[in-house]
Amino acid sequence: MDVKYAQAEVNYERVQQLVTEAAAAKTDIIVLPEMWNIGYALDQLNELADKEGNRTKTFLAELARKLEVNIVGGSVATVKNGSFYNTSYVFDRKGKLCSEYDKVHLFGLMHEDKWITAGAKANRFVLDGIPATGVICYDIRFPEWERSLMHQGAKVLFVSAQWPEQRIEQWEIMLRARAIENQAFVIAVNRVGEGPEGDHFNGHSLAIDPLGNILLRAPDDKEGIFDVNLDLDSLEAIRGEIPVFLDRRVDLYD
Ligand SMILES: NC(=O)CCC(=O)C(=O)O
Repeated sequence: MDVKYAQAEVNYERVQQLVTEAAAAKTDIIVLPEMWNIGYALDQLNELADKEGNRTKTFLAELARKLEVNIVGGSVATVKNGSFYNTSYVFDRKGKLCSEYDKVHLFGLMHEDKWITAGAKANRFVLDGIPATGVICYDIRFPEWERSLMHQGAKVLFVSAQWPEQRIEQWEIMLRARAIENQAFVIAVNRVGEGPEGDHFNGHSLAIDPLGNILLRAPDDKEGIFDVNLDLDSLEAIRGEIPVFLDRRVDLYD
């Protein structure tokens, strides 16, 4: 998605179109990018942040229920009890809220730490019987966080991002590493378009299998819907062959 800076109305409208189109193709799970409601319009959070996340929750719940599709709702700028957050909501096909996650690691280079309050809670959910977890952008630089979210059996790691082109090689390398080390599918959705300080976002969304193979690499700089099928049955064999979760030495490290 090309997130339009500080233009909430345009962005909600665009998400409605994209989700409706994706759901028409009998998709099981739709994943959105980071901060899709206003982009990084951090100095306008007072006016633009979604109050208690109410608009987004109502909007995504209604779409999920009406279209009977699971939605990993990327993230939006919210204001909750007077503090700003970068918040992700996940809804199942019935429109039930399955998780609410506030980004835990704030990205100083994009001034997030000056405006946003860091979350302090895990993000685990189950969609169509599949245990999964989700993180937001900069969170992927902290493999210990993904490990702690995943070691209870999650099969899919969802990542939503506004990751600039200049570090896109690191994006791909780290996501492949997170897939291999956690023996899990990684579905990572990055926005396209321009940010406030000359940042260029080139998309490059990825679907990666538990061996680190790229199942899908979205073409750069192209807004759109990119779909992939996951063979979740392959996961047990991979985890059985090299049982990294069982072989962990938690007596030596956290
Ligand atoms: N929105 C973000 O968290 C960006 C993270 C990023 O660009 C990085 O290099 O890390």
